Amino acid sequence: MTALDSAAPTTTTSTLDLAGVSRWYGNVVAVNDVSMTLGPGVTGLLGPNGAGKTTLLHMMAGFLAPSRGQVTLDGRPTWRNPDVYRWLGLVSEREAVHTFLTAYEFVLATAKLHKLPDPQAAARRAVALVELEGAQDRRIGTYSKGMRQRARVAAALVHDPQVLLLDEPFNGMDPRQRLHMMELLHSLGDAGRTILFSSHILEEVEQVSGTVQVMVAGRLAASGDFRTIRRLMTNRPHVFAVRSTDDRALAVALMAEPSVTGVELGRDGLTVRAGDYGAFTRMLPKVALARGVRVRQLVPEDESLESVFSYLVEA
Ligand SMILES: Nc1ncnc2c1ncn2[C@@H]1O[C@H](COP(=O)(O)OP(=O)(O)OP(=O)(O)O)[C@@H](O)[C@H]1O
Repeated sequence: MTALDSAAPTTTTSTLDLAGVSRWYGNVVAVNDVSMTLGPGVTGLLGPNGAGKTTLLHMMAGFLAPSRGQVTLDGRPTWRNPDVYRWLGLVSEREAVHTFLTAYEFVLATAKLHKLPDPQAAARRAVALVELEGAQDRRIGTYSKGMRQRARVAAALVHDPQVLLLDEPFNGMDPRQRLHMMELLHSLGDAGRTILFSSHILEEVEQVSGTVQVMVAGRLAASGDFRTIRRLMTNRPHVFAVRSTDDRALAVALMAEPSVTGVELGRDGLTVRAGDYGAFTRMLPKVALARGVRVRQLVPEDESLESVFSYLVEA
């Protein structure tokens, strides 16, 4: 039996289960009645800043008590259960690393904390997994942000956990580092591990995982296949601010268009609601031209991530 085998759980794959989990800080409800089940493979936890992603990850990892509900890993509660740390790794968003240590020393220290039977071998293996061997004997203080992040991932993986949770792992990474981290998460997921990473960037989640859990204002707003969620997001109504040489005439013309669901005439121009983004932007110049009106400005008003997310909550 190798050092890593002895740290491995009895099951080959792990399931993390949340049942009606809430967490509040005083009057602030950070997580509100969230239920989900996470199995092997990579899942993205998507949501705008302040949605409650970090709070949720910390409860999953057993670092924070739910105010209500329960988080279980293969049927065992994660809160107040030190055994869980053998099967789970967390890479948190803001975490100081000892910059005077080398990556190898840092990962080795974690291996020793886990009381692994052969900490040196486990540390070497984890460092290799994140491809930091070439720099493993350099102080972390000399690393780029992406390399530091990889050193932290190596430390979280040193005991070969079945579950890996990562809070905004792509923050501050350049495109090459991003790609490398994505490949690493993919390969861990393909190997049957349960991987959950949080992000507030839609495209990031799209590139890494097919399964997504969307959080908005503490609640689970949508969950499932990425394509379904993408469709929900693109089919939502769009709001445009339009200015033209004759807003009143344009308003009348637009009202007759089937893709337009509403037009408001204001002092600063028109506010137009349309169901299909592409169809509306293609149709507008044609309709204007037919009336001899020139469009001076066309600005989508609701393209912020927050508005996309709030649409999902209302859906
Ligand atoms: N220790 C705390 N005390 C009081 N309020 C907190 C605490 N931690 C988080 N909150 C609040 O709970 C809500 C959710 O925060 P959380 O950090 O979990 O969200 P997030 O989705 O991870 O956002 P971010 O990516 O910005 O960290 C926020 O309103 C936040 O201000």
